[in-house]
Parts: sequence; C-alpha cells; structure tokens
Amino acid sequence: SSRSKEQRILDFVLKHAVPGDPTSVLNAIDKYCSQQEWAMNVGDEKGLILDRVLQEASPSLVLELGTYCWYSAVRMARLLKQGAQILTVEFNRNNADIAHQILQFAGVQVLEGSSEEVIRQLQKKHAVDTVDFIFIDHWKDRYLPDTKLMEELGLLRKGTVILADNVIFPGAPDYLQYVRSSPKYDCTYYPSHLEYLDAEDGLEKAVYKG
Ligand SMILES: O=c1[nH]cnc2c(O)cc(-c3ccc(F)cc3)cc12
Ligand SMILES: [Mg+2]
Repeated sequence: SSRSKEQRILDFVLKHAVPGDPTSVLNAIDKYCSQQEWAMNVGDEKGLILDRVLQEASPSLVLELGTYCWYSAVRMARLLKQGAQILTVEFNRNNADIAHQILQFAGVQVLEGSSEEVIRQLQKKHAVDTVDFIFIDHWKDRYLPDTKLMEELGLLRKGTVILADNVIFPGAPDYLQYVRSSPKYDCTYYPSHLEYLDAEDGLEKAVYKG
C-alpha cells in the first residue's frame, strides 16, 4: 500500500533522529518538511515563539488541539517542568498512530476524537480541573466554538494562556475578533511566517482574566 506523507515523515525521523532526543526529532521533521515535502507543523520559526510563551507560562497541564505529526507536542514536552503533562487531541486516527510511533515519551497522552468530544470529557474522564496552557492548532472553524466551550465548562482559570497558530493563514477571523474584543482576555499578537514558507502568519496569545 502506498505510504502517506506522514508515514514518510516518520520514516525520515526514525532514520535521522536520536531516540529520546526530542530536539533531534524536531530538527529531522523541519529538515524533511522544508526540503522534501511541506507539512503543517508549526515549524521552527513559529516554534521559537511557542517555546518562549510556554516557558513564561511554566504550565503543569497543557492541552493541545491538533496533534498531527506530534511536532508541537514534542516541542512543548521538551520544555516542561518535572511532572507537568500534555494532553493532545487528534481527530484523524492515522495521524495519531504515526504520532505514537514518532516518539513515545513520558507525560504526553494522545486523546482520540473530535476536540468537542474530548473537551467535554476532560473533567469527568481525565480528572482535569483547569488547564494552564492551551495550544490551538487544529481546524480554523473550531477555534472559536472550542474556546467558548472551554469557558462554559470552567476549564480556564485566571492566567490560563491560550496560544493559537495560523491566525493569519489560513486565518481564524471570528476567533481573533472574539478574544480581542472580549473583556475576559488580554491579547498579544506575535507576527511570524507560515511554516517553511514566506507567507505571513502569526500566533495570537490570549490570557484569560478569570
Ligand atoms: O489545517 C491546519 N491545521 C493546523 N495548522 C495548519 C497550518 O499550520 C497550516 C495550514 C495550511 C497553510 C497553508 C496552506 F496552503 C494549506 C494549509 C493548515 C493547518
Ligand atoms: Mg498550524
């Protein structure tokens, strides 16, 4: 059977990265996706912004919406303090499989299902109280409904950081409008570029004021 692009990325990582060395995994994915086949990883340029915002937040519980090939989960996990955990949500089953193979490492759990389903089950099924840091990188049409759902379910606390990818390209205008005009958030825009390309893109940080 013909292998998918994600399986080719996995092959390249398994061939060129050092097991248990997350930075070598990131470097391998960035090298492959910038030189061989583009893929929608947050990438090295926006990834540096993610690193800085994550380290400043120093979260105990991270929720990621959109696992894809586990690039950003690896990126964040390598910077987390001891005992901190990432829950990452992947809707597309085979992407989650690929992710599992790329790097099994402590503290990262891939939850299968739609973001709405998983968010609704976080408190009951996953014993989550509130989330400290959320990286939104799944599908532009879900950014706003998922954020409102997390508000309604009481998953956000004073100081929870929501960092959203692709707010320019492909763009999430309804989400940007909402967080920037809401008195419940303090927003900061970080200009950057679309992964591995010159097109403009950026990350929006929205800090929940409780
Ligand atoms: O669908 C996406 N989910 C998460 N991140 C993405 C991302 O960083 C980039 C893109 C994307 C960008 C340009 C293009 F021509 C086609 C797709 C999509 C997603
Ligand atoms: Mg993205």
